[in-house]
Amino acid sequence: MSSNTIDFLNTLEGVIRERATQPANDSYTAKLLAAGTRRIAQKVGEEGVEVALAATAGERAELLEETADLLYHLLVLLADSGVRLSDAVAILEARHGR
Ligand SMILES: N=c1c2ncn([C@@H]3O[C@H](COP(=O)(O)OP(=O)(O)OP(=O)(O)O)[C@@H](O)[C@H]3O)c2ncn1[C@@H]1O[C@H](COP(=O)(O)O)[C@@H](O)[C@H]1O
Repeated sequence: MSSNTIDFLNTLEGVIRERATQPANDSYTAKLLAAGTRRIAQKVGEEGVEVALAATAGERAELLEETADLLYHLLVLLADSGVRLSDAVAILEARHGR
């Protein structure tokens, strides 16, 4: 993963966390956060299934779109749960170093 990729995920995480504290009326993210953990978790599950289906069907463009949706919704779920992406990445780093 390039540092640009990590930087952008950090930026997106920051925007999502902002929507939790300063909700804007026209914001999908703010509406989803307001809907609560069950709804957000459901979206993550749906997007995960869509990623799996697109990969199985060999639909590359669809796989990329669904992966983007999954990453976004996962970041919303982490923000809702008060968990930082960097903490999950730290687990991957520790595994990598084993
Ligand atoms: N990256 C995203 C992003 N990816 C996907 N989505 C939304 O996620 C939804 C995808 O879910 P579905 O395909 O199931 O479509 P849907 O039927 O509209 O969704 P539901 O009604 O079922 O929740 C769409 O409405 C997309 O607009 C996103 N919404 C926001 N962002 C980013 O989040 C940040 C905050 O944006 P606001 O949400 O506008 O505040 C910005 O950086 C945005 O670019």
